Amino acid sequence: MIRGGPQGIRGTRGVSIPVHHRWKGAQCVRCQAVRVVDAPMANRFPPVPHGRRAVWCDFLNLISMIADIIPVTRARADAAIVDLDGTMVDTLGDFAEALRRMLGDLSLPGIPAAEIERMVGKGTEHLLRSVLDHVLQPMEPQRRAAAVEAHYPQAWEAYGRHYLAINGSHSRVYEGVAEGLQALRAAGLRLACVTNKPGAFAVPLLRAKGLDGFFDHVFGGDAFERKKPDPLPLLKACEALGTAPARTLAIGDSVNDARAARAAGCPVVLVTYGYNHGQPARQVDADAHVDSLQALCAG
Ligand SMILES: O=C(O)COP(=O)(O)O
Ligand SMILES: [Mg+2]
Repeated sequence: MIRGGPQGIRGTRGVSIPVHHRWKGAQCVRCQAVRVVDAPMANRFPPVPHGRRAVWCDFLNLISMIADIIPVTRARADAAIVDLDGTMVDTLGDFAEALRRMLGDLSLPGIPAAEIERMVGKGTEHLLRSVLDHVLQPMEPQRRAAAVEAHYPQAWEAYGRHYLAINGSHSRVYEGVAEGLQALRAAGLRLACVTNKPGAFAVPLLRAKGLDGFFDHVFGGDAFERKKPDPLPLLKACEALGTAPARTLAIGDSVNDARAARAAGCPVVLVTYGYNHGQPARQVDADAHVDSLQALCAG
């Protein structure tokens, strides 16, 4: 179990995820957890003889006051939406190899993996434009922007071909992922994978890594009109899962996941080990940060 707060989102069995509630009256605007402050505590107890009643009331008032300070109600999560690159699979090696081959085809210079890492997370179009912009650096900005667009169609075609050829062979599943997903499923949560990676890359990758069986739905970055950080993919995933966003936990590695989750109204947990455009994930606003998906398991 993750520690970090007295309150949390609790699955039907054994999964407890800390959430820092934002109370509006007695209800959390993020996850709809309810504070017990207004609970008619006295009604829960059998009638007591007159005379002893005052003692009971004092006692119950005290409990009620404590409950006000420490919200004790745990909301329930019905489902989780899990990001792919940087959250479940370390795919930096695949990106680097496909880009190395693509840049070779275009007779352009290479790019270090550390630079690529900063560019991952906003989908293939963004990645390719960022890489082309980087390798064409010697050009002055206006000519460079035009050169990026001129190279883009050939880059897209070559990259897609190479990525599919090497998909999964330079990547690995992060430690604790299978255990974390297993625990979420065992707790009765439905799971969807929502990634900015194209569906044609995401589906075979999940299969190759033995993760496909955990998911009821997989949505690639080309599944909807807009990608994360837009909330649309998360809202569509909630629709497919049949769950309310406030009861659907988003799990990701970057600011794109966190912003999409906030805008969709999903509670969000970020892993600390993925790709976040060169910035520590702990600096990103989220309900919790974990070092492993296994930390989502009850202890
Ligand atoms: O930009 C990508 O291709 C990676 O996307 P993801 O982190 O949403 O899986
Ligand atoms: Mg990611």
